[in-house]
Amino acid sequence: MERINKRKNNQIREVKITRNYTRYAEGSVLIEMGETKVICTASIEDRVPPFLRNTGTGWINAEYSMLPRATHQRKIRESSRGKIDGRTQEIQRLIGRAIRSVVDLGKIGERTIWVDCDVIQADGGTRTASITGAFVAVVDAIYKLYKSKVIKEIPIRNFVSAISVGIVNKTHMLDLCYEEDSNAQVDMNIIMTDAGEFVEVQGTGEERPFSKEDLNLLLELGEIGNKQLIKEQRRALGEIADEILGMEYGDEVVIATNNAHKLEEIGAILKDFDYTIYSLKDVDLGGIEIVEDGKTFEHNALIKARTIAKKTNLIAISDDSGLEVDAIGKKPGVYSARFAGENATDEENREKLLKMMKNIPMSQRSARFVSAIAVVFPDGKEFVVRGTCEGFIGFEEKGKNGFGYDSLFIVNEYDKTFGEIPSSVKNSISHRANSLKLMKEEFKKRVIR
Ligand SMILES: O=c1nc[nH]c2c1ncn2[C@H]1C[C@H](O)[C@@H](COP(=O)(O)OP(=O)(O)OP(=O)(O)O)O1
Ligand SMILES: [Mg+2]
Repeated sequence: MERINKRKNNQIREVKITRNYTRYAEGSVLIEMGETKVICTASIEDRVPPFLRNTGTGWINAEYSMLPRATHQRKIRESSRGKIDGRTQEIQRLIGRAIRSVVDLGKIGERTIWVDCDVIQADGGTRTASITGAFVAVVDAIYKLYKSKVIKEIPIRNFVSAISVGIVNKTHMLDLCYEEDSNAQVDMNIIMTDAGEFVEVQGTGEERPFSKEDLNLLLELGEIGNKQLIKEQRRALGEIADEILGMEYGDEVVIATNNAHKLEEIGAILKDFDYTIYSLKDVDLGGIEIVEDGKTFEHNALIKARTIAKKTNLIAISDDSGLEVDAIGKKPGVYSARFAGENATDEENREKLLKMMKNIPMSQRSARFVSAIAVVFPDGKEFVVRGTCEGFIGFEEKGKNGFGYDSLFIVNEYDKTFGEIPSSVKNSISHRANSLKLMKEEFKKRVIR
């Protein structure tokens, strides 16, 4: 059976989050989920309930209410009736718990944040919309405290949002509108964080019991919905969201090297890396020159990646590498590319090295390749790792594979030069293979996806 407005079963309604909707509250948000519209405000009060006095800890309290004509038929105001009903009571406690679950109350001082959720139009999912909107209002209110230096850090651990799911006519569906909700056999509200964890699940088999399979399907729908809602919250909060959760970096990286051989090797080694990889040819650099004047491989790698990240606004990955030959004081080291002079060719560099090593016996020809890989993110965060590969310098060039000093470098494991072994083997044992492996491990820890 078709859903109202031809919505897919795993599709949420159009979401609109408008910040600064009213003027006086520290946080004020209008959230629209389809035809459901809720105004959520967050107000800061400089005192706490008695049970928290002199503890240094703050509190968050929520109230929820519906305007008389938010519904099809006019509903009498609770204030006119003189008391709030059980449903309202339950909903405002739910909202309070949800918001408190992601805020470090110990870090807001002895303050109460009053969350007010007022439904101006109800078409199902008003409590979940209230939570999603209230969170954004609370972020705004807390951020104001932070910006005015009243608190030292932003005490928000995670984002939180909520969505309804249910079974209607035997169909599992996401984000029920009023009509669907009133025909639902099973009805559930799912509150989750940006980390994909659950804060609360309220599920009721109103017309029939439900199975574990049903539950799993509904949880999956809830996850889909909440992921999207948190995206919308992020979008609404812009840079404030980045400051709280860290920046989202997208799925594109640029390899910051002018060396086609390196690019090829890096591409091959990173073929299991789950990002779109660009080279410097794919991005517009407008003729910049990078001066590699660092004293270490790490420093030079950072210089290259920083420049390219800044220029492209993409994640930049660079390699600075070279050869350390023990008999000549770890030369050429960071000067490997310009060993025989500023614009030296690979051939000239090899020639110079062979000459210098002419009278050095086999036992003293140990050497290693070093590769430092730097990763710089568009927001300036960065890290650098190092990989090495041990071997020794031959008395003559051997093999045509590879580039640079490959035909002179006899790798211990194979007793052959990198010029003699296939690139697939080099790419599994080389300094670059080792550094990029470390890079991938470190990279995973840094990005939110
Ligand atoms: O696997 C390798 N096999 C042979 N030689 C190698 C290797 N890895 C680095 N090398 C040599 C080539 C160059 O003489 C120097 C790198 O200098 P380095 O500045 O990092 O690279 P580069 O100027 O060629 O390109 P870019 O700076 O744009 O990445 O070490
Ligand atoms: Mg270079």
